[in-house]
Amino acid sequence: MSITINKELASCGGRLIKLSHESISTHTKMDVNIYLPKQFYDDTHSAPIPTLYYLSGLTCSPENASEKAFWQPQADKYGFAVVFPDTSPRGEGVATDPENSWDFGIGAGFYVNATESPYVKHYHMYDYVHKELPVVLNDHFNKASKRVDFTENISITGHSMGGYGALAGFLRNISDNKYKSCSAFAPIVNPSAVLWGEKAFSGYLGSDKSTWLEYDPCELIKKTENIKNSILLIHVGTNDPFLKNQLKPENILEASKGTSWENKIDVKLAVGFDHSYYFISTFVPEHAEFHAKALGLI
Ligand SMILES: N[C@@H](CCC(=O)N[C@@H](CS)C(=O)NCC(=O)O)C(=O)O
Repeated sequence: MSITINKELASCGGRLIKLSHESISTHTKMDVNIYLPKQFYDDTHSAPIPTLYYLSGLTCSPENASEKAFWQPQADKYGFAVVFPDTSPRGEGVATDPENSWDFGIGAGFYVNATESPYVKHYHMYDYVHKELPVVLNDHFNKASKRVDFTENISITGHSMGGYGALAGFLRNISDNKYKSCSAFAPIVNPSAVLWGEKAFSGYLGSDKSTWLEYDPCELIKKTENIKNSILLIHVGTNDPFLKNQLKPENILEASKGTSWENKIDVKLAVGFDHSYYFISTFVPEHAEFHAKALGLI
């Protein structure tokens, strides 16, 4: 599938590439932003550049985090690329929330493969993010001698709905060692048990709740062996308006009890912080260092 480069912007020491491509998972054109760090443009740097995938939250496009999370200086510091996928399919013929609310449908794909009509037609964000996109990027960017590793030495993070998407994607793929590390900012850790997740999962997956559990980090923790003794790094702000009703970080700690994840989930409550990019950007350096270690950069 061919990629169209829509814009290339100088940013910090590297470049932010805004591109789009036709997706076989969503049957739509998908927008993606990629930050290629300064090492990509340095002729003396020959090692493959690992990739961090950043999954955004409700209402976001690839733009929000590219503009406001401040990953770029961290990517330059350690030498990793950052991929910012979209949060849902968009465009003509893509079904959205019948109530036109911002927590379901366009901008709220919940990183699942929908099975229910009319969403089944386009909403295959799980396959898109974890299977199709890395290969599309690999095919496009690795024709030249400079190598960005989009498929093997990779890690994943995200915010809110995207934090849940990162945790679910990491846990579901742990036996293949797909992602070297996973972190999350204000994730919805237990989507089956909160209103955002109930609405999304019933719309995309239907009323059989056993299918919801296949994507729920609190359930996946119970049935997934922590084979590499991984740590999950999570930050949540104490002034996050969604903390008590939608995020519930305590649920993942409770779920981990008696499993190989017990004491391996590092939930840090950030006193006074909210849900915004002021919160995210404050803790991006800590998450960047965490992933850089796992990616073998430090
Ligand atoms: N639009 C919602 C808020 C949704 C929200 O906070 N979305 C988060 C992700 S869950 C976000 O990143 N929004 C975009 C932004 O802050 O740039 C509202 O008005 O209450």
